[in-house]
Amino acid sequence: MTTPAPLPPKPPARADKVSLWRYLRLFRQDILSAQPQRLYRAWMAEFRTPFFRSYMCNQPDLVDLVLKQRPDDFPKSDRISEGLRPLLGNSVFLTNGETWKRQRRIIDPAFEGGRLRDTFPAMWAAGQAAVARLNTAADGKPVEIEAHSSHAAADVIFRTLFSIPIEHAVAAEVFDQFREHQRTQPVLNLGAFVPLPKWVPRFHRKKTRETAAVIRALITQLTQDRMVAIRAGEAPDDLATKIMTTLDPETGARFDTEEMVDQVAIFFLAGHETSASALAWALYLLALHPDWQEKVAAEAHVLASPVLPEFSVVSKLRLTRDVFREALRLYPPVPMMVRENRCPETFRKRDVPVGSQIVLSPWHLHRHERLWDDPDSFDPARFATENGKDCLRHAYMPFSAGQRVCTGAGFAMVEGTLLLAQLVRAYRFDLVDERPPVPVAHLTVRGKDGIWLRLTPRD
Ligand code: HEM
Repeated sequence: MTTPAPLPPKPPARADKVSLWRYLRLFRQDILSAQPQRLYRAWMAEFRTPFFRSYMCNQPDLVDLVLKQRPDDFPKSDRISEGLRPLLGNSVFLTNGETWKRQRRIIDPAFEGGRLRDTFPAMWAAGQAAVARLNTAADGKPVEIEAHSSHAAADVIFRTLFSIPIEHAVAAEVFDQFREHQRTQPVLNLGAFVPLPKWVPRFHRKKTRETAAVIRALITQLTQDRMVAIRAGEAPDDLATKIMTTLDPETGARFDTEEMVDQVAIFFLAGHETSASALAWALYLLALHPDWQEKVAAEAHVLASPVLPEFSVVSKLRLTRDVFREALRLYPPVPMMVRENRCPETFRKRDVPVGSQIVLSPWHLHRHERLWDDPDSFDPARFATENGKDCLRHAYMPFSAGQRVCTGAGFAMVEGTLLLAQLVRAYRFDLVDERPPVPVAHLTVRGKDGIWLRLTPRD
């Protein structure tokens, strides 16, 4: 008899009924384990408090309504900016309405399919650098892999955006300061999920504002230098140059330095934490399923050429892509998103008053027991089944959906697939049995005490 494959770790659920204060306390620790088990089966859940009402929507057509059919009626809540504004200013992640639309018109062309091909050499170089960095750690002793995936993802962002590696003095300083910033801000989106009245003390800290100022000063330096290079006709053809030279097709205006700094900050924050989390979980899942790891290693032989491969090589990494997709399903880096309704709504025969919190949860949707076959198990082959294909269309949104879909979705899929293949081609990844990861969500879904693996060279 064969033993069933182990299920990947899932956070414990809280008791069904708890007081508001207990909920807030649990929420501060981790938004995943603060939720009850029933949300994995519910189509909608209402949460009433004296201060606000929130509605988690898991029913695919409700999610569709909010994100795709009438997104302008469900803007991002201003409360999201509670903790983010000092760092992100007026970035595309926080804005709404006409400002947001103008920003997307300038940013989106830089991430279109054709441009992805241009960023490929920089991604490849970042992957090779990650393989080289891990060499000293590949001695069979436990390694905390999130720290490495974070380093690699930050390297990808700096190389593709500004054509500089993470070793560059300013890039390295931004990376360090970001880590410090996140340490001072334990629950980034608390304000967005739990809109407390004004008299409740906020969790803002002086240190958060200070690190945000340092990061913005560093990014301003990079942006100003680039502006000078663009004027001199000496700028490299990377994402920063593309974005800074794109005119809004409707107004003819460009980003000024300050608005560009806001966008660079969000590219770094949204593009590095998320990709790092997904890559670390994908490596963990492959350690848990050595059969899949061997398949990925075999597929990665297409990367064997000593010279830089063509961009088209990514399309040959289909199985690796499905592994990465499955990692994004089980551990969506952005586990929940919040919107606010502008108009009175009726959801599932219940009145939803104006200004309620509409919570969309990739975490619950991706593990929904009434939608997915065997939702908690790791099975990249599911995407070839009828259920998998159907759920990909209606119950899978690691990058959100609709007009506010992640700008970097295509970029992140290429990056994740490529780096996963490069790493697994070079090393074997094994579990550290004594240190199984416990998923928790702060800014992104991470291992509570990191994600520990043992690495050994394959050759
Ligand atoms: C695996 C990697 C990634 C995941 C899972 C991810 C996920 C998401 C999600 C769920 C959102 C929507 C958030 C919301 O509406 O509240 C988002 C927005 C965004 N992401 Fe990503 N992201 C990833 C990588 C990237 C990368 C690499 C970049 C850029 C280089 C990026 C840039 C952005 C930006 C600018 C937004 C704001 C879009 C808007 O509001 O119009 N992301 N991302």
